[in-house]
Amino acid sequence: MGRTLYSFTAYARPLINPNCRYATTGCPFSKRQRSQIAPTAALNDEIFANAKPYSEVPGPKPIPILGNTWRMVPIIGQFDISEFAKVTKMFLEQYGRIVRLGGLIGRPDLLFVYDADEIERMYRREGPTPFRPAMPCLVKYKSEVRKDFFGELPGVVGVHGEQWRRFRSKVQRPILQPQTVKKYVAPIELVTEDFIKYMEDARDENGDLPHEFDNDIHRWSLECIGRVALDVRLGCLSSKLTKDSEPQRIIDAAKFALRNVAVLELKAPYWRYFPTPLWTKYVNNMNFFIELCSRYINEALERLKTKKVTSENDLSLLERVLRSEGDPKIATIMALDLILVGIDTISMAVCSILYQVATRLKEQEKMAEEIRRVLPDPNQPLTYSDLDKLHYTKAFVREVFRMYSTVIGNGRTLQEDDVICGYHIPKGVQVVFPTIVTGNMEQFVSDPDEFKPERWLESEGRLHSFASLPYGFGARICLGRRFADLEIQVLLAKLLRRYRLEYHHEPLEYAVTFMYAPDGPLRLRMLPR
Ligand code: HEM
Repeated sequence: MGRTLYSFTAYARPLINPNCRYATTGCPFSKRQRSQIAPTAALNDEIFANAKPYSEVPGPKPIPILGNTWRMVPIIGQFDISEFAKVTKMFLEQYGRIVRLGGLIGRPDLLFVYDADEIERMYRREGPTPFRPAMPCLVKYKSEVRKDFFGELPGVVGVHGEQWRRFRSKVQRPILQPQTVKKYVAPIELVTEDFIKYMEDARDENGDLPHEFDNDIHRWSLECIGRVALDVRLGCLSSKLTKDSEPQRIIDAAKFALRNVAVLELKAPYWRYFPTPLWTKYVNNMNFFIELCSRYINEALERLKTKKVTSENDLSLLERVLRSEGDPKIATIMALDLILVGIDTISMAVCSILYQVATRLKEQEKMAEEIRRVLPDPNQPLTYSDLDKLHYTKAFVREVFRMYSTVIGNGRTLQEDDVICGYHIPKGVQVVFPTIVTGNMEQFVSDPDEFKPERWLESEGRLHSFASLPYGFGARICLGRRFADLEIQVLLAKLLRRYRLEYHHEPLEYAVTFMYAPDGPLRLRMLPR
């Protein structure tokens, strides 16, 4: 559902920085972030005075009247959105490490930056309220259509400035604290066991999973997010759902958002001017999610009134927010935001990871061996410390994110003038950090075409920390990243402990449907070990 969260989402000088390796030995998810503390370069008048003008930034030239927008229009345009990964790479090859896509009707210029040092500098210099351009549909829904509900604290997704900062500061601590996440190992394990049971039952006699298995991954992620954000089991993994049952309606609503948000935002943006039928359906769909979250949060509030609490440790994430804020609206909007971006991202990431697992058998065996070592008894319940020991498995995931960045890029709207790659860039420009390209550039990563999980565990070779940042960076970094890591690790640990995954069909191409993932049926074979 969060597919548009990230908006859109060559070289004159050598970019290899011998000191730009921040990689870790051990968990590539946690330690690497910790090492990222460095002084920021201040921009002074001299730097501005010596900068080249914005008009000289290379890039595709807009045609009079049509601007550059036509290039993005499906069919007549030169750039197909599903080919976005190739287009961003082509920009780099054709124009160099900074590329301006200007003349886009009705929206600010996009500036693609393919220089990890510059990306690092920009992230580190961003102020207390970074602006990530995103989700125009959601912005309109929150700030106009349902302003009555969202009011002055509309959440974090599609919200900026002081409103964003105030809301984020209310929920950030409980969501990102490792001690909160630890409490969800057992609940996510239960959900995942049900999912694996569901997969076992869905296999045919050869062990092949159904063609639409990627839809089933969405059901699992819905079930996970329901457990985290709403304190309930939604029931989405049941195999006998009737058309009108609530879990089926939730699945349908998630699917609707998944398929139509991209259409609304890219192919049919007329809703900006009048309410089209698709827009009306989008609004009703969003209303359904608000109603769902409000109902479960009220139930949680009722339960909390009679719950015996001796320490904060007895409380779930939702209960902590309910207790500390005393306003169920905050908890409802938090849940809504987590649901809005916590289904699509993780589902597409898992599709990509499982496809790589099934097609890289050597690495799969290494993971299976590691998991067997940490979990000698397959029935033994998982602990946080077990997961912490799965170094190679985590490095595998990290390498999938580097090579096939699920979120194609991140971005920031400049809130003040800046000098980037030697050009004076005016405030208001939308800077795009195309992770999908920078994570695969020789300048920043040694042997980038080699799939090598070990690179995250060793200290040799180049690996620039800002070339591949799957969860973004800084004050606006992904709020659900610890849960995303947990869900992925639990799924791999449970699945590979007992099963071997294979893939026996034509290789799948990766394509961008906002997220970057294998395009086509994920026909995996699941065989007992
Ligand atoms: C593998 C899966 C995921 C990936 C790759 C991912 C990636 C990202 C990225 C790149 C951002 C932008 C960060 C920035 O601007 O610096 C983001 C933001 C966000 N993510 Fe995730 N994410 C994932 C899963 C999740 C999940 C499971 C949840 C919810 C439980 C979630 C909740 C959020 C929220 C609420 C934001 C907005 C934060 C803000 O603007 O303050 N994400 N994510």
